[in-house]
Amino acid sequence: MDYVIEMEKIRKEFPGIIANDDISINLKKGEILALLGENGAGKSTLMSILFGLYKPDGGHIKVNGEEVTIQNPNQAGELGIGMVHQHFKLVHNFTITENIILGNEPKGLKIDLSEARNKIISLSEKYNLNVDPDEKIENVSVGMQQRVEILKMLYRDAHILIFDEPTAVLTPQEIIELMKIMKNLIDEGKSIILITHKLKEIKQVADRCTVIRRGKVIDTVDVKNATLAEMAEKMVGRKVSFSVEKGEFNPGREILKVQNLNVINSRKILGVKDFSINVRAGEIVGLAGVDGNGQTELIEAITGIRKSESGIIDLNGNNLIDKTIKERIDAGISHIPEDRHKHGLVLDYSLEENMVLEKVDSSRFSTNGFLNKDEIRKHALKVIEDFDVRSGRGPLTVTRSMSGGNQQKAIVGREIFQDPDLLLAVQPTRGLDVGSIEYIHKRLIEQRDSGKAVLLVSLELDEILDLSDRIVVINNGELIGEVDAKDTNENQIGLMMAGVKEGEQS
Ligand SMILES: Nc1ncnc2c1ncn2[C@@H]1O[C@H](COP(=O)(O)OP(=O)(O)OP(=O)(O)O)[C@@H](O)[C@H]1O
Repeated sequence: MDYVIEMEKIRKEFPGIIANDDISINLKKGEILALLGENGAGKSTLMSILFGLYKPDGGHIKVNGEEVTIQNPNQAGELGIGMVHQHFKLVHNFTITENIILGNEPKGLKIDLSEARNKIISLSEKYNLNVDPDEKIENVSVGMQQRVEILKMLYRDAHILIFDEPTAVLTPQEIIELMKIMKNLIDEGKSIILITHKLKEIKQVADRCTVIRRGKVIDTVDVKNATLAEMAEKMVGRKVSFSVEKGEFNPGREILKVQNLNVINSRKILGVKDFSINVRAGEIVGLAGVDGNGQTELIEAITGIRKSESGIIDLNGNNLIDKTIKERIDAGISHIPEDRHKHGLVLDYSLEENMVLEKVDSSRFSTNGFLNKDEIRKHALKVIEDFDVRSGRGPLTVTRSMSGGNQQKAIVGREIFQDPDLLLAVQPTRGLDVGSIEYIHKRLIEQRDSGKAVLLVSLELDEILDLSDRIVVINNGELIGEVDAKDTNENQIGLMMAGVKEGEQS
């Protein structure tokens, strides 16, 4: 068999956890192998070993049949292995060409920029990437930045490409494009390992799928013969429900009332324009929109992370527009942020410190300026248990070392445990496995049923349609329309997201 990669009995331990417990996987030439596993299953660790970022504690790696030791990413590169990480590693004020050649300059020689530029143009054409080599990274979309990362691998002649949850940051349109790009790469003789939680994507592009649970390989299946439900079940070890069950909603009083809000964005123009929205107790309002249409600025304005130019942000009858972030939290706002590293966690703090981040001065967690360590520990353990947050050292784990999905579950748990009146849930299930998504969805519905106001922002249309009672659509910073969730469908919302108002749809 023509294997380009064979990883045999790979073992990697971290304090308190065996991340890879004798894992064996192999990649055939010209195939897409999906790696599926719940949050913290050990997928990123395994790929970090293949890419030379971690040294395994045991096992062997063969590339094209030859046993190798991969000490660092440079060596991985020399063996033809490239990786697109979850968080891109690009310099924002450099051009695309400069970013691609960065770190690949020939030793002692001056780099020929125009030659590099030509090579980038021809690669971009060959793989249909549509990249402008002279544009600066700061001016291009997230989807385009990912293409630059792909080009970086191709420029270095990589033939084994690792994609770590590549679609988590993409819009639905960009996802369709990426799937096409992956097929092109395979047609040109590349081989791909794809880490993803999205079963539909696996079904769409992958040939085989290796399922990992708690550091061990459970099975490898031929994707064309496997159903989504079977793959999900192998992954979490139980049946998973794909549909969200929720009863009738009983909206109560108005909790959040935003009126005529204007907010300037980072490009110094109005990103939110004369925007009004309300959320009542006992309902989930879904805010739908193509990424970058003002939803980030709106949420930042409500939480106080970003200043508002004018308008009213009323919570329980009090205008919060001039209040600090902390005052807004104390007034009853919880926020599951879009960017968990920037606004969600202090990565060098322990999990327990992060679980009381916003409430550390409350009488429960401190007395006369001294921390109530027992209470903090008890609280952290409760969140960990309730939200099944998995990590090596429990409450003492440094959050930087946790898997992305487990970081996310910890934030969602912390915010729900704050018992807010208004829960702002922004991309609450980004990077989560299907089992965790099912759980978080149930908890959000529980919040609504217990009389909380929930504002859900998501790029996943399915999630908006499944969870929301009302759906509000934002386009170019403006309110395009509002519909009852039970009277609408993907098509109608899709058109509104593209800027077509309800009455203009025929
Ligand atoms: N540098 C590290 N130090 C300590 N523990 C680590 C480190 N890297 C990973 N771990 C632990 O190893 C386990 C596997 O993590 P890994 O990131 O490989 O999971 P994953 O399958 O990629 O999860 P996700 O889908 O959530 O990204 C987790 O429990 C994580 O906390």
